[in-house]
Parts: sequence; structure tokens; C-alpha cells
Amino acid sequence: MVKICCIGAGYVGGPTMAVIALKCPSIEVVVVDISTPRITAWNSDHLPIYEPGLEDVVKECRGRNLFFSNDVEKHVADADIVFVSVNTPTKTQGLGAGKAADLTYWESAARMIADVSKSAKIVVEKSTVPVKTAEAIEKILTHNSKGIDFQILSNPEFLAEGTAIKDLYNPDRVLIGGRETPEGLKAVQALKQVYAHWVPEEKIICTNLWSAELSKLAANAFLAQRISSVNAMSALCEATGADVSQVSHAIGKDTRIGSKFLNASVGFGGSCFQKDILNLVYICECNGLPEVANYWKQVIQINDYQKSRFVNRVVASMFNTVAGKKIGILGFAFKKDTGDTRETPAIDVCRGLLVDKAELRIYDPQVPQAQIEKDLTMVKFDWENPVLVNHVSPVTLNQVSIVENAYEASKDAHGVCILTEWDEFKTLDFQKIYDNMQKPAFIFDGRNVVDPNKLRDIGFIVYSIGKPLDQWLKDMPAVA
Ligand SMILES: NC(=O)C1=CN([C@@H]2O[C@H](COP(=O)(O)OP(=O)(O)OC[C@H]3O[C@@H](n4cnc5c(N)ncnc54)[C@H](O)[C@@H]3O)[C@@H](O)[C@H]2O)C=CC1
Ligand SMILES: O=C(O)[C@H]1O[C@H](OP(=O)(O)OP(=O)(O)OC[C@H]2O[C@@H](n3ccc(=O)[nH]c3=O)[C@H](O)[C@@H]2O)[C@H](O)[C@@H](O)[C@@H]1O
Repeated sequence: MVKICCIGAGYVGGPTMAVIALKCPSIEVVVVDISTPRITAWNSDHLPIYEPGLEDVVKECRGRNLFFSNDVEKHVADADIVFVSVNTPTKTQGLGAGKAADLTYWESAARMIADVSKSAKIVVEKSTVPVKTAEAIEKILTHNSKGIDFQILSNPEFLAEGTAIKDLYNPDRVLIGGRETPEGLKAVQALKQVYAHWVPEEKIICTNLWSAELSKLAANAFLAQRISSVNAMSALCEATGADVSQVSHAIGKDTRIGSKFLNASVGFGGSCFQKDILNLVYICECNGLPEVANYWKQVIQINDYQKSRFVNRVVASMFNTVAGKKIGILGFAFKKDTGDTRETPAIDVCRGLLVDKAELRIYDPQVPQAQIEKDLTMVKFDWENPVLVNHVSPVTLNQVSIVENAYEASKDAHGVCILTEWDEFKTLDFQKIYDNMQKPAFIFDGRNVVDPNKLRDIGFIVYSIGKPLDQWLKDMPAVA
């Protein structure tokens, strides 16, 4: 029986390995992690992450050919294939701070693999890493390896949170990069065999190591670039009376452009887009390509601009101050169908409003109170000035309460901000919400989930990203 061990039981390691176990009953899969609470949760009825469909897959395979364990070294030693799916955040200190990927977790995993291995292994980069990381990992493994054969493969993951199980069942492609040596090609074939249990052969792309590593960064950069492009258009739409949804629809019909990923928003979030683009920027700079670096940096700058533009709209339309005003926040996760808040635009928007002394009542169907409070008080590094930190004091947290539903969040509020596109926000009883709010009642829709005209008929003053502005908003121009 082939044995797989995955180091890192997070958003990628957990769902990916669960699906491999489901689709490959003849393979034993053990997911290991240094975090005891994470592993305990994976072995319980309350999985550590919310992902539609995940619970069913885990229930079916756990204890059969899927296991979760803290005994990292034992399972790595036993495995034929070791996936490394640890976190690779942006460095916040030292050389490359604010841009370069922090490979501390990766390196410690690689050293541990080298230490405990007694048999040949295929080591698979599942984490997103800078180009040429495989070369560094090879050096760590072969310097300590007592003659053991290690083959390094790059097999980046393309799943999106909220649709992870669907994406894993039916990926657009699986990418495997390896060394172009007989041993390297054999390792690529071995990993291909795993995916071939359910992924059609023509969707499995095999490349050299560096193409696979770079393709992952490039894919995220292209995706994020589409969002920043449409968000940049949204500002122009508001200035001219065009409607960004109509513009997106019209340009998306061009098959060369395509219709996906053209939804204007308050900004993209998530653990990867910003981190991976910063990583790309750093790699370009290190390779003497400042023009290319600046091109990609602009994608993040527009994203930051979009978030501050939104805050400015809220403050400007409410007579240039939100001090002491109650604002309901609907949605805190970085997108719907996940409880993940990493880099969610809600953090920046809420902080912006708190600085202006607003009182926030926040509701999200999946994000626990403790997480929201942690996010709002954590030390946040500024990627352009990594030495500066932006800290919301506990006093400011006194201006925040976390509530159980959208009606509670909007009760007595002067304004409501929609920051995540949860489906339930589309079908709220907005008449009831309006009746219970202070007047004039404002709605700021950062996800374009509500019909602005219907809300205007109720009596709201509505701001929808990139849509024609109410006269009220035109009379209160925001300085972006
Ligand atoms: N979150 C996502 O949707 C996607 C993430 N990725 C990439 O996958 C990688 C992992 O991301 P996530 O799963 O979101 O991270 P995560 O933070 O949810 O999980 C990483 C896990 O690795 C564990 N870990 C760290 N060092 C370890 C070690 N030495 N030994 C054992 N366990 C260790 C941590 O305790 C943590 O539970 C990142 O490189 C990310 O860029 C790629 C595609 C999608
Ligand atoms: O490397 C990763 O971590 C992953 O990053 C993204 O996945 P994810 O961040 O989970 O979610 P997305 O659906 O890409 O959304 C990212 C952000 O962009 C926003 N978005 C997305 C699409 C759009 O049209 N407009 C828009 O504002 C979302 O609301 C969200 O805040 C990519 O879509 C995945 O392919 C990739 O594997």
C-alpha cells in the first residue's frame, strides 16, 4: 500500500488529503501537524475549518485510510510520498520584510524530513513557494540524508476556499513539476498515478520544477490583477455614471476576456493573493527587474485604494464624521462560504471606521467573536512600511460588539456596510431593517449583493460599488 503523509493540516492539507483518501481507497493518507488543537479538531465532530462538503468526505474516510496525527516524525518516516503544506506567510522582519515569503516553517519541515527518513521518498511542495525553493529544499535534504534518495516535486494547489471540495473533485488542471532526470520523471509518474484515480489524464500537466513553482504565483497574480482592474474601473464608473456590473458583463462576453473574476468589490482578501504577489514582486526585484516588480505591485496598491475609498465614502456621506454613530457590519470573512478572515477587507474597513470613532455592530454567520476581536486588535504590518505597525487599542474594541444576526447588527444603526457576499444577505427583509434604523438610513454595499433601486424605493440612501450614485452621494464627494 502506498503511504502518503502530509505535513500541515490547514486549509489546503486537510481538504486535499481528505479528497485523495476518498478517491484512492488503496492509499493510506496521514495528515500531521505540530498544532495539537488542530489535530484534535480534525479528529472531532467540529472540524477546524468550515468548507462546504468537507465534513461528509472526512466522515467517510477518517479511520479507514485517512488519519490525523501529531506524531509528525513517525508518519513522515513511514511515508513513500511526503506532501509539505505548511504556511508560507510574508516575512515581517529582516531581509525582504514586507515582501519575501517566510520559509521558516518549510525549512524546519525539510530538516525534520531529512533527520527522520530511513527510506527513499518523494517530497512534494504543496505550499506556495518562491521559484527555486525546490533547489534549496534539495540542498537541505541531500546534505543531511545519509545517502537516501529524495525526489522533489512541485505540485501547487489551485483550490479556492468555500469551493475547495468542488475544486478538488474537478480541478481545471493538476500541475506537477519535477527534475528532468530519469529519477525525477519516475517521481512525476508516481504522483501522476495518485491523481489519475479521478482526474482525466489530459488535465494533468507535467513541467519542469521552476515552471510549476512560477505558474502558481503567476496564476494568483493574474486572478488578483483582474479584480484590481475591475475595481479600478468601479471608481471611474462612479465618477461617470457607468455601471460596473454592466461594464463587466459587456467585456466578459468577449471570449478572449471571459466572464469570471470580474466582480467589483470592496477589495480582495484571503491568505494568498497579497502574499503571493508581494513574493512575486520580491523575486522580480532580486532578479533585477524593477519595472516588472512595479507593474505587479500596482495590483496591491489598487486593492488598498479600494478599501480606503470605501471607508471614505461611508464617512463622507454621513456628513464627514461617523464619531459615535452606530454602523452595522454585515459579513467579516474574506468571501462567502468560509470562516477564514485572513487579509479580509473587513479588517481594514472596520479599522478605518473605528479610527473615525464609529460604533460597530458586526455579524458574520461563520466567524466567531474571538476571531473578529483578535483580527481587529492584532498588530498589522504595513507591507510598504513593514517596520511600522498599526495597532487598535483595547479601548477601541469597546466600540465593537459582535451580534447574532443581520437585524441585530442594523438595529438603531445610522448605516449598514455589507462586506461579505453571504447569500443570506440577498434575502433579508430590508423594510424591517429600514424601519429599525436611524434616519437617514444608509446602506453601503461593498459586494453588490443588494438591488440598489429596490432599497431606494424603501427609503435608503444606497452606495453600491461602481454603480451610479444617489444625488446624496454626489453632493458629498468622497476624497479617495
Ligand atoms: N488557503 C488556501 O486556499 C490556499 C493556500 N495555498 C498555500 O498552501 C500553503 C498552506 O496554506 P494553508 O493551508 O492556508 O495554511 P494553514 O495556516 O491553514 O495551515 C498550515 C499548517 O501547517 C502547520 N505547520 C507549520 N509548520 C509545521 C511543521 N514544521 N510541521 C508540522 N506542521 C506544521 C501549521 O500548524 C498549520 O496548521 C501556503 O503556502 C498557501 O500559500 C495554496 C492554495 C490555496
Ligand atoms: O492560492 C490560493 O490561496 C488560492 O487563492 C484564490 O482562492 P481564494 O483566495 O480562496 O478565493 P477567491 O475566490 O480567489 O477570492 C479571493 C478574494 O477575491 C475576491 N473576489 C473574487 C472574485 C471577484 O470577481 N471579485 C472579488 O473581489 C473574493 O471576494 C475574495 O476576497 C484562488 O482563486 C485559488 O485558485 C488559489 O488556489
